Amino acid sequence: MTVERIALVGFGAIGRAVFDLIADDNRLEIDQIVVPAELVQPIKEELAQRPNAALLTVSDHVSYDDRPDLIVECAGHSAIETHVLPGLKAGIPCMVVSIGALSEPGLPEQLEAAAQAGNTQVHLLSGAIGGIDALAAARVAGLDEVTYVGRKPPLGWLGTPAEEKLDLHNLKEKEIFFEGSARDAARLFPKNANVAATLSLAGIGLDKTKVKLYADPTVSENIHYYEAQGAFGFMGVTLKGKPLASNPKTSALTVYSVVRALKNRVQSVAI
Ligand SMILES: NC(=O)C1=CN([C@@H]2O[C@H](COP(=O)(O)OP(=O)(O)OC[C@H]3O[C@@H](n4cnc5c(N)ncnc54)[C@H](O)[C@@H]3O)[C@@H](O)[C@H]2O)C=CC1
Ligand SMILES: O=C([O-])CC(=O)C(=O)O
Repeated sequence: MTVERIALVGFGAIGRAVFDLIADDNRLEIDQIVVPAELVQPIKEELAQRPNAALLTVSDHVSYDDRPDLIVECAGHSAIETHVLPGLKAGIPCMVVSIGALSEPGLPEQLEAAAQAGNTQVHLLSGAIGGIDALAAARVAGLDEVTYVGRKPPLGWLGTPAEEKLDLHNLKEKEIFFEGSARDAARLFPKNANVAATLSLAGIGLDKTKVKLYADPTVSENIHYYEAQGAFGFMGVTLKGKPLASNPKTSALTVYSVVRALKNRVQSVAI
């Protein structure tokens, strides 16, 4: 049996849900949880209550003495620089969920260079969106156009510049607050830029991917729609993702995409 020893970076909405969902799979062993220094003690205390967490280390850095087989990032931009780049250079494969961070100029190239230096691979997870396999395959033959429309309940946009354009607490109908390139969407809405950045990386890049963002009081899901056209034909994908109760900005599918990727590393059949 293949056992993967995992360092999980980030223990927020996604990290906790992944931890719980793989707890009973003895092929997937989370040995290390990496969190910001100020959270080390509270998370140690929280985990001390759990029966399956006795051998786990909680720290603000990945331990290479107790070398993991895999680093899984579900934390944010800073974690890519602090934990993923060094992990890759040390030859440890990494999975990344904070794809929006890759809209920072130079970061995708740094990840590629670090993976090359360590002779390993960084796996950018599909997260809240689907059809990335088809989009990336379609790119092989050439894509002419990719357009993404993101629609969330108004409160899913709290804490973003949408607040300056719309009265999010009293919205009566669907309102658009952004139209532009995926690059500008990622700059203005960094915490909601994961889907736009994923589509751009799989498709025709941040500058050519067109984005529209809406707040919609009539919906309860995070609704992602995109269409792509090219030599392969046409595709249109709608994904209505239920948000996580612990973070309404995050669709639950993101958690399942991490679990799927982890299980694919240890199952005899990967799908
Ligand atoms: N690819 C996709 O489709 C999606 C990606 N995401 C991204 O996934 C990431 C996690 O999302 P959530 O769990 O919902 O957020 P969250 O805010 O609930 O949890 C993030 C956790 O990471 C921790 N953290 C931050 N910086 C860290 C560092 N340098 N080292 C270790 N831990 C650190 C924070 O303390 C926090 O507990 C975010 O970057 C988010 O933008 C979220 C939704 C969809
Ligand atoms: O639906 C989600 O989980 C996240 C999202 O919109 C994004 O970051 O693009």
